[in-house]
Amino acid sequence: MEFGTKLIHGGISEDEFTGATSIPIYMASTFHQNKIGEGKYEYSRSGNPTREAVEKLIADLEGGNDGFAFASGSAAINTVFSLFSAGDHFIVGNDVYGGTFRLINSVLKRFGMTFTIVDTRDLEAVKQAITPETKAIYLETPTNPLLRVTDIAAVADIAKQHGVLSIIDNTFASPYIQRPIELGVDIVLHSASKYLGGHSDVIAGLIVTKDPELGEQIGFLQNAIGGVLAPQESWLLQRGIKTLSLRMQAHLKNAQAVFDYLNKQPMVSKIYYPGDPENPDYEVAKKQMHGFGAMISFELKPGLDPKAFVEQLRVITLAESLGAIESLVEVPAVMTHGAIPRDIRLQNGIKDELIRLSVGIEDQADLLADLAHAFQYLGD
Ligand SMILES: Cc1ncc(COP(=O)(O)O)c(C=O)c1O
Ligand SMILES: N[C@@H](CCSC[C@H](N)C(=O)O)C(=O)O
Repeated sequence: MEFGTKLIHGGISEDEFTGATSIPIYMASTFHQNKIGEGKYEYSRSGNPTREAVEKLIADLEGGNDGFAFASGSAAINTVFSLFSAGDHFIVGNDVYGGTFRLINSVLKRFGMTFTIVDTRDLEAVKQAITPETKAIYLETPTNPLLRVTDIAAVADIAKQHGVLSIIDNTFASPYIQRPIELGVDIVLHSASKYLGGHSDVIAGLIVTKDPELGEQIGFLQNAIGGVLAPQESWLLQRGIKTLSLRMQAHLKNAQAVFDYLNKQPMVSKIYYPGDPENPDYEVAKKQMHGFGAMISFELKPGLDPKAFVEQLRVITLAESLGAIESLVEVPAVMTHGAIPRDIRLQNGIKDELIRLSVGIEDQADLLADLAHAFQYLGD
């Protein structure tokens, strides 16, 4: 089955009891057992048919065996780290979502885990950071918010050679653009609140594994910790996923047009976009991504106020989040990455003047006119 067909017919796409082509929202906390232990479901934290449908679908889309749905991307990340114990060491990419940094720094460190932060594009640095205690390499690609791209196959290879797990947050790409499991990665996760849901109406997280034993461990943790996705949200997520292909095609087209526009705009001093041929990560992006994504970050020339700029936009919505049908803009330093102490944020390249734009699927002309209007305001 091709990817676009899988979106619609993959996983469980039809209700086995009624034939309904939209999986019903099974609002049940528990299930009648004719005989003790008999029957497919027992209790909705342990398994729910609506959730199972979207779990099987994401496993299919990412080319894995097992999928797991959580109440948020953050709950999914926390569940992945719950595989490990005090004393374990991790290599983490130096440009990850601010909330992931917060989880690591303010929660997981308290449980005795240790972390080395590395620019994972530098494969030598990744190798050098491995210690006998290292259990996993964790990264985003493209990253939030600087859109850096790491060679996924190369990192998966290093992880295998050293007997550690590779874990990739695939939120910024979505499986339409890249499928890390096919490149040798052990665990893929998503904030499905973004491209997968796609409509800014659901908070959800997903994990996919290929190795059945690893899948069993995540399944155990999902039930034991209990941060599961509710039936209503599971349905919304599956409904959103069905149009991923169409949405991504529109996102990609608009993003290229916005990049071309920003590239010629004299008030912009720097653009971060994997599809920019001048970007140092361009070749790696071309190799492993089907399309360059629809996230663009940029800096304004010194003296121009990023807050004034984003507050002038009328079509593009000033809001945290990304990957939605509507274009979203934000200033990471004071919004999505505000949880990172300023010195560390600056050290990792996230300047106060950085603006992050999630290009939506509105008509291109309206997006470009909106940007032009905000630049004109700055120029006046
Ligand atoms: C790359 C990335 N991973 C994970 C998360 C966490 O996801 P959620 O908001 O669904 O908890 C976010 C944003 O919130 C994100 O941008
Ligand atoms: N205020 C929230 C931040 C949400 S950020 C959402 C998303 N990951 C993004 O990058 O836009 C918090 O403190 O968690």
